[in-house]
Amino acid sequence: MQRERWRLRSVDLFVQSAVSHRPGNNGGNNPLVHTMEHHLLHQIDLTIKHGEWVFLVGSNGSGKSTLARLLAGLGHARVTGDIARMEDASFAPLVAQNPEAALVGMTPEEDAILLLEQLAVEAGEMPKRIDAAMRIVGLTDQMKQPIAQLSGGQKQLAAIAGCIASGADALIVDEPTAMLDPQASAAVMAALRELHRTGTTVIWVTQRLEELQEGDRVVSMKDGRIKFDGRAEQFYSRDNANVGSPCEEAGLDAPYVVHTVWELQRSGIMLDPPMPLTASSLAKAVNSYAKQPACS
Ligand SMILES: Nc1ncnc2c1ncn2[C@@H]1O[C@H](COP(=O)(O)OP(=O)(O)OP(=O)(O)O)[C@@H](O)[C@H]1O
Repeated sequence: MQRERWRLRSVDLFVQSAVSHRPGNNGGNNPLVHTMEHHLLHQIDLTIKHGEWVFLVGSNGSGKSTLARLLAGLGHARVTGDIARMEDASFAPLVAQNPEAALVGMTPEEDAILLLEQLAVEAGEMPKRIDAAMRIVGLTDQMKQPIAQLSGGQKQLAAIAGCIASGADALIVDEPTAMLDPQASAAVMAALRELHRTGTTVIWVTQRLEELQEGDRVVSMKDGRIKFDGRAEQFYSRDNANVGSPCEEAGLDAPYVVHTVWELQRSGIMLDPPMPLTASSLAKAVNSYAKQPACS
C-alpha cells in the first residue's frame, strides 16, 4: 500500500491583512490602520499518497493557490486543524504560473546550481543531477543559454528542472500552462508525466480541464472548501436528470469532448466506457457503439 505524503484533517486557514481608513474631517490626516482576518480555507480533509498525481481545480478565487501554498509549507497564515507530513518527505517545491520571479540564475544550468547550493548538495554531485533533470524536461540544448532568450514554456521547464534536480519527492505546480501555447503546454505536461512515472508526487493546479485524462484524481474547490475528490470521469458525471455534475457545481466549464458526451446521453446514447475524456477515446467509444447490434 502507498504511504501517505500529506494528511490534512479539519484544516482551516486564516490570513491577516492591513486595512486603512481615512478618518473624518475632524480626525486629522493620518489614516487609521487595523488588521482584519480572512478565513480562506474551511475544514479541509485531504490525503495524498506518495507517487500520486492530483489535479487541483476550481474557479478563480476558490482557494487552489492557498491550498497549494499550504501543502508547500509557504506563507504566513494561522492554521488550525491537523496537518501531518511524513517524516521522510523532502520539501515540496512550488512552481508558480510565472516562473521568472523564481529563476535567479543567468542560465537554466546556473539556476539549478544556485538552488542545489542552497540545499547544500555536494558540488561533485551537481552535474549528474542537473544533466538528468534537463534531459527529463527536454532542455539539454538550452541549459547554457541565457534565460532571457528562452520562451515562456522553456522558462517554465527550466524552473521545473531545478525542482527535479533538487531531488524533491513531490512537486506542486500552480497553473504552469496558463501562459503557454498548446505546444509548450504539452511539453510541460509530458515532462511532469514522465517525472510522475518515476515516482514523484505531482500536484497540478489548473483551470484547464482538458488537461485531465481518464483515471486522473481530481480535487475541486469552491469558496475555500473541497467539494469533490474522485476520478475525472466521476467529476463529469451527471445525475439521472442530466444535471449537476461536480464540474458544473464547481462553476467550471467542461471540455468540448465532455459536452459531446452529455449531448449524446441526452439523446439516449450511452457509451461504454460512459465518460471518454479525449477525442480519440470518444471516437473509439462511438465506433464500438455504432457496431452494437440494433435493439428492436
Ligand atoms: N493575503 C490575502 N488576504 C486576503 N485575501 C486573500 C489573500 N490571499 C488570497 N486571498 C483571497 O482568498 C481567496 C482564494 O485565493 P486563491 O489565490 O487561493 O484562489 P485561486 O483558486 O488560486 O484563484 P485563481 O484561480 O484566481 O488563482 C480569494 O478570494 C482571494 O482574494
